[in-house]
Amino acid sequence: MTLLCRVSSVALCSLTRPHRLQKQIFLSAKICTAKNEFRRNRSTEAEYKANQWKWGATAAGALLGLGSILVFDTQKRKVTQAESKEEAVPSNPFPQYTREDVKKHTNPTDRIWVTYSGEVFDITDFVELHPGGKRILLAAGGALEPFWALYGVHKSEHVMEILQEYKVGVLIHDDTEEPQDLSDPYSGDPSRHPILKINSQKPFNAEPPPELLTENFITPNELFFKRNHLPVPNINPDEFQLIVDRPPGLKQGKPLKLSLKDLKTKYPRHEVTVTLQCAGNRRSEMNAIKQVKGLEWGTAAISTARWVGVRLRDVLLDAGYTEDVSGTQHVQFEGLDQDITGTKYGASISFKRAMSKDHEVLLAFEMNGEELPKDHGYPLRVIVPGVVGARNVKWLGRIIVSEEESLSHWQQNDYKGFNPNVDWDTVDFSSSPAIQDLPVQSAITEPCPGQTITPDHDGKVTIKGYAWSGGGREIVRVDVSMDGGKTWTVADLTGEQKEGLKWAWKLWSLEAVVPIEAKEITIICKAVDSGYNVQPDTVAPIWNLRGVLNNAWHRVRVTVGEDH
Ligand code: HEM
Repeated sequence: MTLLCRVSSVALCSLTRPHRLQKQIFLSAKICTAKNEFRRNRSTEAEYKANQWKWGATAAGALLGLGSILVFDTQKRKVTQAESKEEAVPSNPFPQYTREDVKKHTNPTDRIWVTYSGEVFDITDFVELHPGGKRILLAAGGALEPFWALYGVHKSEHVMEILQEYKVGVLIHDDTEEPQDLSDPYSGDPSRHPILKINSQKPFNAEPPPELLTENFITPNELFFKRNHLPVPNINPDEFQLIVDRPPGLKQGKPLKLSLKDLKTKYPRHEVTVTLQCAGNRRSEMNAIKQVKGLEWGTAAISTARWVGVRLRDVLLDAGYTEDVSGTQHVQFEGLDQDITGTKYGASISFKRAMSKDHEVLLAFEMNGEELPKDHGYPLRVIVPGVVGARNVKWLGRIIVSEEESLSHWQQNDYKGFNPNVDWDTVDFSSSPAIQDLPVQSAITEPCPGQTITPDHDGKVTIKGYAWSGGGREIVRVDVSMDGGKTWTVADLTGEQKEGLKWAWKLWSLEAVVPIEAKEITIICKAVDSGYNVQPDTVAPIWNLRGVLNNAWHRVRVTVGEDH
């Protein structure tokens, strides 16, 4: 009966959008047919016979639906969506689940569950019917939202109607209300999407599948790489205060204290689209040369978002600092995340950068149109465009202007580059500057290493990737080689048009010719930025003991399908 209802309701909805009618009936019929096919394969002969009447009813329902459209259409009778929704309201409330409960359902044996807008759906029986194919399984055990942000085709009523058929529960309002294990400082960490590849659970560090990065210029929040150094702090937004130290002698040394409301109302709002990259992005390629210390990042410790907040310079001016940037001063950021000894995360940038209008350093409270997610610094973080992720301090609690850089371990000892021959016995951390601007970078996201590629009838395949450079330098070219670096073709770039310095990546793609009769090929990409900086061709000469700053040419070895 549910199928019958769906066919009818899809048909009824089509009344308001006659141009979609054909498509919806086709899809509905396709889904019904495929669903029956699917059931037939799984059921016994007896079940099949017992179910036959249902499929008959479905077919009748489809005809009925079509009939009603024609009748209704000629009579111009208005059927509101509200009416059809009313019929679907369940009499019993649905059971409640946590996100962790949902995560347990990722395969047909345990059933495949997903969430959307606070509701839980068992989509096991829909997987085979999905017009977009097996890709639907990327969402298994997690939220649909980030994928539907990438594939806009789902923003339609008929998709919602299909989804509602599979509803099995609702999400418990806020997972953080669950009791926390006081012996585990990470027990208050938020729930994360199961699609992320976890490089460490505590602290949480994870990256999305690289191929999802190039599906959209903006990375959905759930898929944005997560780089935490400590447990995620639980901050009450009503009690939150940003402490900004004042210049010596001003207001008896009393700091400027700003609530979230102050920050949102006292200063002009500013929006900036920024790509953030972890210094350890592509570290695993350094490990292949010689073991380094650090998390095994692949190529996806990089993502892009639209950040909204206020300019750091406006806050510093309000605290009493002036435009005079001639001294060698630094602006230190202290996070509210801390270890068991009470040591807080910290980092710093130059005062000159902080005060520069062109550099657009932001105190951000929104990410891609939503308030900052917990993993990304809720309620306030720093965004330093063009600069290594580590200086973009999350859960910002305090700002200090000082003669010296932040004394934190992450400024003084971590995130520094060294000569390839420096090892843990000889390293002198004070001999290298802290990384700020990152070098030019690019990577291939499609195809994946080891994949078998199948060229089309022109002998071509689509190659995709990203390219970005630090310091506001724009990517001006990406070269792709299909023969291990002997010949190169320029890829097509897409990005955002913006005046001034460039903070966001360019996505690139190329319909590339696969060398004739090749069985295995190495695809390579390399980018050029507006300073004509290029990437080094191999990893070995830039290897360093912490495995940071790997921007060598990116190579992907693939097998060519037999038909070629
Ligand atoms: C239960 C969840 C889902 C439902 C009910 C659903 C439903 C649909 C429907 C009805 C269409 C056809 C839309 C049209 O042409 O008007 C579609 C297309 C598509 N879906 Fe989904 N979808 C779901 C989840 C996903 C997920 C998680 C992904 C990706 C990770 C995805 C990727 C796609 C793609 C790429 C297409 C376009 C296929 C094409 O045009 O060739 N879908 N989906």
